[in-house]
Amino acid sequence: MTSISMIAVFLALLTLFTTYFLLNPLLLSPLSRVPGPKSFHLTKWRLAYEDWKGTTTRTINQLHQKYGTAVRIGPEVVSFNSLTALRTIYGPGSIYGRTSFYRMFDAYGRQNLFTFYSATEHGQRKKILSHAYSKSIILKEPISSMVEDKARKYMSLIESENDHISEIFTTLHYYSLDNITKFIYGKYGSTSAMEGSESHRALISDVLDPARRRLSWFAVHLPVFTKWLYSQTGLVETILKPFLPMQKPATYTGIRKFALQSYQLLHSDMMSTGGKETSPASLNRQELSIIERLWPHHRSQRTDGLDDLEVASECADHFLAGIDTTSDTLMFLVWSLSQPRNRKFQKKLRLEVLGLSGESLNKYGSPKATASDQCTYLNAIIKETLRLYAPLPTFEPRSTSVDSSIDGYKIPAGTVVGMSPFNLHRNPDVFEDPLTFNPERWLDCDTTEMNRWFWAFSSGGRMCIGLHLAMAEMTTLAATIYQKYQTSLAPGFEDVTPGITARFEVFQDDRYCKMMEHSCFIKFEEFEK
Ligand code: HEM
Repeated sequence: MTSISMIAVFLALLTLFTTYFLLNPLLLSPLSRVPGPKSFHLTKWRLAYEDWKGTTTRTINQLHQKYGTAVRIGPEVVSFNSLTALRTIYGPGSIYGRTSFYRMFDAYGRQNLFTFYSATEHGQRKKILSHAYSKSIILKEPISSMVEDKARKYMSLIESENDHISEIFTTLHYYSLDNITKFIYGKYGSTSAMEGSESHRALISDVLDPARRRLSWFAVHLPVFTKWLYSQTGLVETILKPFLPMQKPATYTGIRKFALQSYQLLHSDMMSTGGKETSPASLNRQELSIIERLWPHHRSQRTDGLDDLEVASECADHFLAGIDTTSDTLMFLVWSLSQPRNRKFQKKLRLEVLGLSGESLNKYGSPKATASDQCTYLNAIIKETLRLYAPLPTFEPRSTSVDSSIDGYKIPAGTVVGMSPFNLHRNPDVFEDPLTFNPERWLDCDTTEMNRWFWAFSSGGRMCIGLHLAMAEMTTLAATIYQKYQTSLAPGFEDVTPGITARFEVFQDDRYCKMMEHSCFIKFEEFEK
């Protein structure tokens, strides 16, 4: 090749490189109109770096403060923070589906409600499940009694603790674990962690390892490599062992194994009874767990039905979704009320619970789930806890296969768009003094605007299906606790905020300097009778 043709090739390559990596993201892409720091516009690894440091959500929050309601946080990623964008992206009839990010929640190689992109597949699956999660079912027998029974067991657990000091991050995980397994699996997989089962208690160690965040980072940013890393066996596995982001068994392995065993128990039971056990004639439908309700949709019962692993995957995902979310929220609720400056809220809650009439109490004298649901002050406390400490506070990514427009910006097909409860819930124009825990803001005469911005359970067709179950677990336990106990921060924990894991990040109360991940020590003192 002559030197002239070499220069020509070099110039052509340089032009291509400049156009693709610089001109396109910075000037040519329709997204170049969306404000944001240039380093984020240029490469997806800039945002990946924030993920690696565990600072993404706070960084995006700062970018919104600087650039406004739309910020470009990647060459093909835009974060929004407005009600109009909320309606467009997540509202009824939205054309945006969940991105491939959610595929890491597939279980046993099968998709489920949480991981479907297409609205049709998602809608079909949701139709099967919605009724079982409706408020009218959750607040009726047998679910209402199940939740009350678990709240009573939680009280026994507290009573058995030395000096009534409990590390509530863990004990509340036992509470949510025992509730969700009974609800999803019934007789095929109910746990008894609160009663001391060591093997059931061990299930939560799956989610405690901080290395779980590193593994999420690898799974999202290097999915093929991560799959390869974890599929190796023999000598290669031994060589790779020290380099794994999280040592085996990796996150959710124990939970998914338990979930699969529960499915296998159901399957062999159904096969031995010819699949008839769930027919309405032989059983009261109200008594059925989610897995039993799914059985009539199994392939053995109808030709277009779900296969074994699809049923197992659906249940395993709900199982996972029902553990951290409820327990993390309850932990922040008790921790917030236990702070000296918030004692006044605790006192008012106690007055509300003590004011419940005799019919509102169950045979053990504790608040019924239906009565707890009606406690206005308690509901305000839960809402404020979810506002400040949403257990899923991060960006919820969506995309569509056609060109679209959001808040006046042209959004090319395939662009990832999204919003986060963390940002929505900290808007100072909507929430006065946003970082302060003040449940009474929800009791003001006009809460319409705040309610529009409240987004802990997401919205539209993909809104949390477990909302009513979570609310029943939270209202019943909080009412039961504060009917009997006053809570305070345990000695040594006065200046510490607990921290929870969500994806790659740890979330805590940012006003504190000291944080303990997955730990929260609370003293429970019985009120004088
Ligand atoms: C305080 C408790 C809870 C909160 C704050 C919460 C929040 C959320 C949020 C924000 C989403 C949407 C996430 C996204 O699109 O990225 C979601 C979806 C979901 N949640 Fe919850 N959740 C809670 C409890 C539960 C419980 C107890 C279950 C039990 C089964 C559950 C099951 C699900 C499922 C299956 C979905 C997917 C729904 C769909 O795509 O239609 N959640 N949840």
